[in-house]
Amino acid sequence: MMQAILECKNLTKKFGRKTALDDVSLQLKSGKIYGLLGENGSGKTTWMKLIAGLSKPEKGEIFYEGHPLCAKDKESIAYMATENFFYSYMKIKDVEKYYTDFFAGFDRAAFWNLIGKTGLDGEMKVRELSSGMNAKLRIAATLARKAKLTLLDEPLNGVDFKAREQIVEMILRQADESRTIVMSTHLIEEIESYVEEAIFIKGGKLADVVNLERERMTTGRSLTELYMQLM
Ligand SMILES: Nc1ncnc2c1ncn2[C@@H]1O[C@H](COP(=O)(O)OP(=O)(O)OP(=O)(O)O)[C@@H](O)[C@H]1O
Repeated sequence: MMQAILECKNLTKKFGRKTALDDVSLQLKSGKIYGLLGENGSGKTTWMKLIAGLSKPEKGEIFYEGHPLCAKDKESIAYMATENFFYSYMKIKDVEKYYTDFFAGFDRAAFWNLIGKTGLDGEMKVRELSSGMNAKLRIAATLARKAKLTLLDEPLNGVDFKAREQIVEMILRQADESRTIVMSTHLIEEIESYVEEAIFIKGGKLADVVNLERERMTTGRSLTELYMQLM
């Protein structure tokens, strides 16, 4: 049996009277690519932020590599937020320096290699980037952390078709048996060919976790069909 890199048990997160995440329990296996799927407001970002240690649950537990999630684990868990998180006055080369200083194990060569593939260059300023260009920068910076667990919140959002292909290529090139990737997206059809497991969240509750290869072999259902049934 493959080792779980992460397990969450009965995770519940509330914002005032709103229960954003309701008793969610699941395991992530090492080396897999997961799609985190659900309608707007279903709790995907809330779940990612809990796993990244950026917010605390009202109830439940998170285990990372078998121990309760602690501050040190942030070194090997990379979270990419859906919106720009760089200072607008920074140049791309400043982003690299900031990440190098901030994250032990940040792979500068990998960063510049990824940036090179996107058509961006070190002298460009964050404020001058389009939203798609900013997405590429966020992906390059996040993937170059070489984290064991990478959480990408809507990495394909607002990005044109060719750039989405580039981003997916970057993600797949980084994926291996020692790295687990979770990405949320609404582009269900597009991720079908490379996502291995799909986590479905509906109204803050876990609806299902499905191994897509097994699903295709046993029921013949595509990811889109599954989504339509479960959501
Ligand atoms: N800081 C907050 N304060 C109050 N409510 C919040 C906050 N963050 C999220 N929520 C609520 O929690 C629920 C889950 O939100 P979340 O952002 O996790 O959804 P999501 O699945 O990521 O949505 P989307 O696909 O639109 O990005 C929503 O009802 C949202 O309104």
